[in-house]
Amino acid sequence: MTDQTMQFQAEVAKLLHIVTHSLYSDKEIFLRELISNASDACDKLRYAALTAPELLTEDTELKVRIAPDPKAGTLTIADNGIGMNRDELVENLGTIARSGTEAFSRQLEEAAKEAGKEEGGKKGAEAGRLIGQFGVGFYSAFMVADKVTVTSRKAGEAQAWRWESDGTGSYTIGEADEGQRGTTITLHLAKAQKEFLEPARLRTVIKTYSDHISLPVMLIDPEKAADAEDREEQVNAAGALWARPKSEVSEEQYREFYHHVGRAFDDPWLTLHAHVEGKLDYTLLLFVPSRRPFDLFDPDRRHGVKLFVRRVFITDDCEGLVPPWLRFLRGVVDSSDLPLNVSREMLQNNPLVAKIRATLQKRVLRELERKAEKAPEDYATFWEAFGPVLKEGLYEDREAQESLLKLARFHSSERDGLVSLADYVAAMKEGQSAIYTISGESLEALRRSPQLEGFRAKGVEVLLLTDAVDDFWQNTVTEFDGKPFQSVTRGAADLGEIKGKAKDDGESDEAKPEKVEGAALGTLIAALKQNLGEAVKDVRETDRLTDSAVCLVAGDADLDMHLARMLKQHQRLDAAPARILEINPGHPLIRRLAERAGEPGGSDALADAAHLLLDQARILEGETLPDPTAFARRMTAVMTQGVG
Ligand SMILES: Nc1ncnc2c1ncn2[C@@H]1O[C@H](COP(=O)(O)OP(=O)(O)OP(=O)(O)O)[C@@H](O)[C@H]1O
Repeated sequence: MTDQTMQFQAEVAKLLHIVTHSLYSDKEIFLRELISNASDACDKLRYAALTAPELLTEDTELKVRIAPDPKAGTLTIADNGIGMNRDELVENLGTIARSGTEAFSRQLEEAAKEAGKEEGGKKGAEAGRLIGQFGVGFYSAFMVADKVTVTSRKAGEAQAWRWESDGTGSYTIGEADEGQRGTTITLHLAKAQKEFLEPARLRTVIKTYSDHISLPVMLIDPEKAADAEDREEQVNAAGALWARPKSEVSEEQYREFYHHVGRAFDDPWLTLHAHVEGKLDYTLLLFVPSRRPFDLFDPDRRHGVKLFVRRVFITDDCEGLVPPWLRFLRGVVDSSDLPLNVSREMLQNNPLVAKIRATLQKRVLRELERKAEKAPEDYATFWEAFGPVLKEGLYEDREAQESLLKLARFHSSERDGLVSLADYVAAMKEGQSAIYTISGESLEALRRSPQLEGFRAKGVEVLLLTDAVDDFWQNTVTEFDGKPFQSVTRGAADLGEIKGKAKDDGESDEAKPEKVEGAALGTLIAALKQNLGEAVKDVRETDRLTDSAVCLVAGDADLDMHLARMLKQHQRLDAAPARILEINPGHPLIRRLAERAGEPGGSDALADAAHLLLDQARILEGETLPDPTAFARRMTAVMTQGVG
C-alpha cells in the first residue's frame, strides 16, 4: 500500500507555522517533550499489561533510547512503550482534539508576533510557556527538524506504521516494515541545529530536563561500534523522584519534574512533597502552578494529578482523588495500599481514594494558610490566579468552608490590595453588624456604584466581588466569625446604626443637606409608586446614597441584582424580579420633586420624572432600558421644559 498524504487540522498547521518560525529561545526543550511522551507511553504500556500481561512478554525492560547519527544528520528518540496504530497516529499527530484550542492558538499567535519583533526574549519565553501549557509537545520537534519521521507499532498489534512530515500543512502515512514495539521518532535536523548530534550536548540537555524520568534514558554513542558494551550509557538518575526523601531532591529537580508531570512551563509556586505513613501509606508530590492555565474554567478540564500504585502509573483521570476546586494542582499521588490491578472503574467511590483525598485537601489548605501568613504579597498573586477556583469549594464542600473562608481574599472599597475576612472584621465600625459585599462585572464599575455612596461617606468597608462564582457561594455561606454577609444591593441598608467617619471627623449633622421628610416624602413616594406601578416592587427612602438621587436594590427575599442579571443573560431566568427604587431624600432633585408632588395634580405631573428616575437607576446598573424610545421621548420633554 502506498503512503497517503493527509492535511493537518487547521489549528495544527497554524501552530506548526508558529513553532517553526517564531520560537527563538529554548529550542532544546524539544528533547524534554519527546522524552516525556516516550515515558508516558511506557507508563501506559505498564498499566495495560496489568490486565493483559501478554502485551509485555518480550522486550520487557522499558526505556527510552536517544541515538544521534552525525552522518545522516538525524537524531532518533525511541521507546518500547504502548505505540500507536494508524488511527492513533492520525488522531494524535494530526489534530489537537482539545477544547480551548482556538483560544490557545490566538494567544500563541499574539505572543509569537511580539516575539518576532524582539527576537526571542521575554515574549519568546511567553510563547514557549504557552506551548508548554498547552502541551503541543510533539510538535516542538519541528523547532529543530526539517522533517520528522515517526514509526510506531502498537503493543498487541502486528502492523507498524510510518508518519512523516516537514511541518508545512500536510503529512504522509503508510505501512512500515520495522517490527519493533513502541515508537521511534527520527528528526532530520535543520542545518543550524546540528549541535543536537553531539553526545555531550545531549547529555546536558537530558540531565537538565529529564533526570527525574522514572525509566532509563539511554544515550547511544555513534562513535562506538554497534556491539561495543559501553555504547549505551544511561544518562538520567531514573527511579521515581517522588519516592526519594525530600532532602535528596533539589529545587531544579522538582521544577523539571513539575514541567514533565504538569505539562507546564512555569515554575511551581508551591511544592508539597510528603510521605504519609500510618493506616494508609502513600506519597504526595503536588505543585501549585505560578500561572493560571488558560483552560482553568473549561468545563471539561480535569485535575492534573496522576495516580500511581507502587510506582506504576494507573491513571491521570481519577475523579475522586482531588476535589474539583483544587483542579489547578499538578503532581503525583502514589499509593501503597491500592491493589496494582485496580481498574479505573474500581477507583470510583473508592474509600481509600476518598481518604487520600481528604488528607491531600487538608495538607494543601494548610500549606496555603502558611503561605498566606508568611508571604502575604506572594499569596496575593496566587489568589488572583486561583482564588476563583478555590471559592467554588465554599459551596461544594462544607467541610472545607471554614479553611477556605480564612484563605479567601477580596478587593475592598476602602483599601488598595486584597483583604482577608479577618482584616475586614477587625476594621468594622462601631454599630456595624454585617460584612458588606457588592458583586458586579469589574472593580471599576463596582467602585462607581451609587449603592456604595453612603458606606463610603461613613468609611464603612464593602467587599468588591467580581468573580462569577461569588454570586453562588453567597447563597451558601451565611456568616464569618458570627457576622452575616450582606449585599449592599439587596435589602435595606442599616447605615443609621453605624457610627461612621463623618462623625469621627467631627463633622456636624448641620453640614448634611436638608432632607425631605414626613408628609412631603410620603406624598412623593406615593406619587412615584402610582406612576411606576408594577415596574418596581417598592419605592422607599434610603441613607445609602449621598451624591446620586436614586438607585435600585433587590428585595430581601429576592435574588441579588447581579445574580439575577447573570441568570437572565444565560437564559436561566425569564425575567428578573421587580426591584426596589430607593430615593435619596437629601438630593436637590428629590427635594424639588417632593415640592411638586405636594402641589395640586402633582402625581400626574411627575409621570415623566418617575420613569426617568427609574431608567436612570437602571443605566447606573449597566442595564439596557426596556423601552429606550419612551426614555428618549420623556427626556426630550423634560429638557424642552428645562431649556424653555
Ligand atoms: N512516543 C509516543 N508513544 C505513544 N504515543 C505518543 C508518543 N508521543 C506522542 N504520543 C501520543 O500523541 C499525543 C499527542 O502528543 P503531544 O506531545 O502533542 O501532546 P500530549 O503529550 O498529549 O500533551 P498533553 O498531555 O499536554 O496534552 C499524546 O497524548 C500521545 O497519545
